[in-house]
Amino acid sequence: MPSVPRVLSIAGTDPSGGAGTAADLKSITAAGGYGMSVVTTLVAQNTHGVRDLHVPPTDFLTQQLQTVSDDVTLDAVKTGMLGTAEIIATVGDWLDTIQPKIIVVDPVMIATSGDRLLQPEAEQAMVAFCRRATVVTPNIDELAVLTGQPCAATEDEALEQAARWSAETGVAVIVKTGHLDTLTVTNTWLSPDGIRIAVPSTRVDTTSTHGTGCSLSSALATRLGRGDTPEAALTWATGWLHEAILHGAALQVGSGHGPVDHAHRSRRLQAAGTANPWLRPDAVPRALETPQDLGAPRVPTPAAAVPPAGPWTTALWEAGAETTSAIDASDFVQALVDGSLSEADFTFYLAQDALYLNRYARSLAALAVRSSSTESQQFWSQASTGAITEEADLHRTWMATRPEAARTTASPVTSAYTDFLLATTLGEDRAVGAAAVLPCFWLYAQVGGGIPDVPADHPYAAWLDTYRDPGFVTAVQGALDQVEHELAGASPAVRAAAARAYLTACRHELEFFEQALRLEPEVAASRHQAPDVALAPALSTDATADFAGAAR
Ligand SMILES: Nc1ncnc2c1ncn2[C@@H]1O[C@H](COP(=O)(O)OP(=O)(O)OP(=O)(O)O)[C@@H](O)[C@H]1O
Ligand SMILES: Cc1ncc(CO)c(N)n1
Repeated sequence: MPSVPRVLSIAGTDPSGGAGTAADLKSITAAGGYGMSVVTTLVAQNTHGVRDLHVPPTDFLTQQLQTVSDDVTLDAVKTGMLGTAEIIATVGDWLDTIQPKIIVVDPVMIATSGDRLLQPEAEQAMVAFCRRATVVTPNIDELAVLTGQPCAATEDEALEQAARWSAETGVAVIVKTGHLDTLTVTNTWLSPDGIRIAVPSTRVDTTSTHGTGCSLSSALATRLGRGDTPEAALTWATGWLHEAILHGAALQVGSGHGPVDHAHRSRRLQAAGTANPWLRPDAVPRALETPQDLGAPRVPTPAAAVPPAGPWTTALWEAGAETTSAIDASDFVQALVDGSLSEADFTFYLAQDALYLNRYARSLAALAVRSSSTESQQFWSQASTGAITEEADLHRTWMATRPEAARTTASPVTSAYTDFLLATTLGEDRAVGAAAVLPCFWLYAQVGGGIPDVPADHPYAAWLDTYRDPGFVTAVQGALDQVEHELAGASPAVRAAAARAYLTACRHELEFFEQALRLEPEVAASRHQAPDVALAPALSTDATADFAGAAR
């Protein structure tokens, strides 16, 4: 287990839980830290704005700070709303005695709602206070106050302001473009020595942005406190916050600028880590006399991009609707289809998919070996060849320029899926094997056809085009014909086993897509380090060998 950094937030409160101390504690927890909280100001606020402020005596603030630091070693301190010049001086003096390794200062001045959280006469005190920081996280307006410049209208202007201030003060700055009207929101770490680390993320069209600044700086402080590099820390914090913003509206908290869902990532990971069986005991009866025996769909059935080939494949499509819809709704798939998926996540996915294709092609070859007609043998052998030639072409092209990412081994999710396919196609009745490989055809045509037109500048156009290609659609129809035929001729018990195999494979597909979003930070962080350092001792060259083998 990684060590848990002890992180103190010094900030104002938000009783509606989206910003201030509440956001800080939730963010520190989400980022893997132990959160502590010293309150500077009590704020009567909700998602609409601030109603009133109450500033407790400064003596009591000093007592809070000293009580914590007398007892606990602090790996990082994050400051938020300080409110008055007196509070700034008090916290400043305390920091000067404690000298924590990491100090992240969010120079809170004005809330998203437009309410003032720092007395105007305290602005210069805040500017001076920032010089103590390891890194400051101003928004565009706060950056202008900090640097004494007019508010930047573009990212370049903001970067220039920050670079000059950083060089002068020796303090790193995060330039956040959340407030600018840009399609991509970029957080850039600027070091005094001129190093820039830009971490882009896609803008979410939402009003749930209350407390985003507090959350980003707290998560950043936590990751730095745990020993992450600036790049790893900012990448983690930006990606985590993006997910929190994306799912904020679903919380239905308040009717103004709602909070982000700080816990979304941990809830998703918890759900992914469950040991619950994928299929309900009653999902498939013991025997299927007719397609109707699979039962009525439990959820609305999405329209199939490639229609079923007959009553059996229709029944399978309906039975798999829950998982097919979950794939459509998956953050990974949506980002892949709309092009906003990060290159690192796509590359991880594609490297795993290359390993997958190798074993999948062997499963298709197994079906060819076991087929009972020439036509069926031809179909499965051609499909097998297609998987390691045309389909894998895409992988070879993409991975050729990313050799360090290609040097990987199969993940647990990839292994579980390919082991299942090989075991089913080699060891079960042929109809069961055919049903098991069907989702790999059918669901890919579904995702590939996810948008009506692929824009020319779509970063993953080549991927989408592979699965929208008429040649691939013909292969999907072929697989559907095979499964329809196999099921029609199978015994009721074998049909039931085939339906279970199909539904299990659908779930493997969902897991396979989503696995990139489950990467442990250590792995995610290593993608940003020099490849020979991160990859040489720990990982084998299995995939490289596969790529070479597939190219022959
Ligand atoms: N609409 C959005 N879509 C995606 N990310 C966003 C969006 N709004 C904010 N963010 C993320 O949140 C971070 C902080 O946002 P912002 O720049 O608005 O900070 P702030 O003004 O200090 O926040 P606040 O005062 O609301 O706490 C951004 O750098 C970005 O990572
Ligand atoms: C207490 C507090 N700190 C920071 C912000 C900025 O969002 C807020 N709204 N409230």
